[in-house]
Amino acid sequence: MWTNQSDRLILASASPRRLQLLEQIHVPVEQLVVPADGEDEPRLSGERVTDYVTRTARDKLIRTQHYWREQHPSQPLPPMLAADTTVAMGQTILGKPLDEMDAKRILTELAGKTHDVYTAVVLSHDGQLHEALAHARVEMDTLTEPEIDHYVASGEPFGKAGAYGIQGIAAAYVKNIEGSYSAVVGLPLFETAQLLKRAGLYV
Ligand SMILES: Cc1cn([C@H]2C[C@H](O)[C@@H](COP(=O)(O)OP(=O)(O)OP(=O)(O)O)O2)c(=O)[nH]c1=O
Repeated sequence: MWTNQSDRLILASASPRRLQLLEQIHVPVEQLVVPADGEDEPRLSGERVTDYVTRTARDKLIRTQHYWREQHPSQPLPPMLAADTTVAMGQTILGKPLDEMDAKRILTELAGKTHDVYTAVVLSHDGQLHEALAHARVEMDTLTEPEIDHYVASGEPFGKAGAYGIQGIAAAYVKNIEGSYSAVVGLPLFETAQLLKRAGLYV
C-alpha cells in the first residue's frame, strides 16, 4: 500500500509496461517522459553489463530530475523512479533492434540458447537514492527462419531489449525462465516494492 498521501510517484520512463506494472501493485504513478532519442545508451569501454544497466537507469533518473526542476523551479522534488532493462549473452549486450535485419540477427543469436536479462531500478526520495538490480535467465526455443521472419513482421520486437516481448507473442518461444518475470517485462515488482518500502513510501 502506498503511504504518501500528498505525492504520486513520478515514473521517469516512456515505457507503457513499467506504468502498468507499477499500477499492478497499486502505486499511484505519473509518467514523465523527457524528450530523448529512444536509442540505447552507449557502453563505456570494458564496462560490465551489470554496471552498464545500473548506470543507464541512474542516468535516466538524473536527466528526468533536471527536467522536472526546470519545469517546477520552486517545488521540492517528488519521489521518482527509473529503470533500465538489458538483454545479454555473457558480456555481449543484445540491445533494441535498429531495423528488421537487426531484429532477425538478435533473434537468431538468442534462439535455442539461454540468455540473461537484467533490470536496474533507481528510486530517489528525500534526497536519497535507492537502487536494486534484478536478474532472470531466459531459455529461448529453437526458431526457424520463417518463424523469426513472421515474428519480426508482427512489429513486436521493436523498442524492446533483445528484440522480443515475453508478455506478448514471444511467450510462445520462451521455454523456461529462472528469476524475476517482471524484470524481463521491464520492472521487477518484488525489488521495486522493497525499494519503495525502504524509502518509507510503501507498506
Ligand atoms: C526482454 C523484454 C524487454 N522488454 C522491454 C522493456 C523495456 O521497455 C525495453 C528495454 O528498454 P529500456 O531502455 O529499458 O526502456 P524503454 O526505452 O522502453 O523506456 P525508458 O528508457 O523510457 O524507461 O524492452 C519487454 O517489454 N519485454 C521483454 O520480454
